[in-house]
Amino acid sequence: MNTTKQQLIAHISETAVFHGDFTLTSGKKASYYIDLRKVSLDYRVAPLIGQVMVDLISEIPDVYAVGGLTMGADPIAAAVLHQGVALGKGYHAFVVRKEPKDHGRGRQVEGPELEGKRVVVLEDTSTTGGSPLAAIEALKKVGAEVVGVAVVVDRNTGAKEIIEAAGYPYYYAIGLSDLGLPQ
Ligand SMILES: O=P(O)(O)OC[C@H]1O[C@H](OP(=O)(O)OP(=O)(O)O)[C@H](O)[C@@H]1O
Ligand SMILES: O=C(O)c1cc(=O)[nH]c(=O)[nH]1
Repeated sequence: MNTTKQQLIAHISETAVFHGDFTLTSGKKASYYIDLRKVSLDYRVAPLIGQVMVDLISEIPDVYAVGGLTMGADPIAAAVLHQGVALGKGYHAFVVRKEPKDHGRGRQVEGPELEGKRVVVLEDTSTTGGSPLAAIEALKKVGAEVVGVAVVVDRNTGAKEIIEAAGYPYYYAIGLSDLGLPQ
């Protein structure tokens, strides 16, 4: 494992893992919660996230843009946008709203025009995969070609299987064992 990823794992373990009783997006209960926003919005850690995620998706050919369902995915997309440039990759970013905007241009997918473009859906933490699937539905409506889903931390609770069953490659950078959490 490279040093950047080791540093990122250390930051997540130290500041983003909370133990207790939590209700998740899916309504499921959990004994720990990984609050990736604690690190994705930290100026010391965001560049590490960008580097690790650029590394994760760098083998996918001809990716035009990256992004996901607001808001967890937003700082991840921004990190990939900026570190991508630093690493010689030109990824645009987009944001998928949970609902289409009810004024202005009424868009659900904000950013560049994505019709016919190859895009990667990003996620900070994935449990059921429902959030990336919602992003994929919105992206299909604007004619984007989703070529993969890439997640910073996978909770090993079925997201991979659901995304792959829907026909999309699933990539993740960090798993539960990396964080010393029970599988
Ligand atoms: O795999 P899933 O079952 O979809 O769960 C994971 C999602 O939950 C969190 O977002 P949340 O729904 O709390 O919304 P937020 O990003 O607006 O805070 C997280 O950022 C993921 O998007
Ligand atoms: O499933 C979720 O809602 C969820 C789990 C988790 O660990 N972190 C998070 O931000 N969301």
